[in-house]
Amino acid sequence: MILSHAAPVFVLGGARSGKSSFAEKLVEASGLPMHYVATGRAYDEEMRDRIARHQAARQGKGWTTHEEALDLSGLLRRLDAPGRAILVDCLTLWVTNLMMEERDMAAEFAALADVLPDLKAQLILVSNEVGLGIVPDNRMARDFRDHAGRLHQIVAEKSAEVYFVAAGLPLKMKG
Ligand SMILES: Nc1nc2c(ncn2[C@@H]2O[C@H](COP(=O)(O)OP(=O)(O)OP(=O)(O)O)[C@@H](O)[C@H]2O)c(=O)[nH]1
Repeated sequence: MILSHAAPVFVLGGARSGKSSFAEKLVEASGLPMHYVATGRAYDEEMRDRIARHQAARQGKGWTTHEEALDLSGLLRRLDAPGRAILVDCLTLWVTNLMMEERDMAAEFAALADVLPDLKAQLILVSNEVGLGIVPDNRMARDFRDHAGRLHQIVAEKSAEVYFVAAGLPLKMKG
């Protein structure tokens, strides 16, 4: 699949589903200048290792990396330009960061929903589908799952194409 229009592409999948590499390949095949927006924070050794592996995989391919844990909408507005590809990896880590800071989730999601139709850049948003298992037994995990599910519906509605990736295989759900 070659990116052909500016409306967002949304890539959902489980942990280690191959969603990030599918999204990166989409962007790399586009031939556009590539911007990677990382929402992850290196809060422990394991995450530092994961981030280092992702950075090594992007090394030398022409990516520019931006790290933003909270103000995703603001960063997208600042980075936006026609003829540029922006990959956001991933929305669920952004949700985690917002919850940790006790932000108003509905307001943050509304701000993102507002910015998406305005963007001139080709945007690819990656997120983790966390809602398929049994109901988590703690309140915070249930809230997280519900916030992620609500955000995914908002983003899918604003996206031109939506993919679900499982076992490295992308299934087109919209577009
Ligand atoms: N801070 C920061 N985070 C990064 C960078 N590169 C990648 N990440 C984060 O690493 C996260 C992905 O890590 P993984 O857990 O290994 O990937 P995954 O999404 O579970 O695996 P797949 O489904 O196979 O893509 C992304 O959500 C990014 O936010 C970077 O340069 N800086």
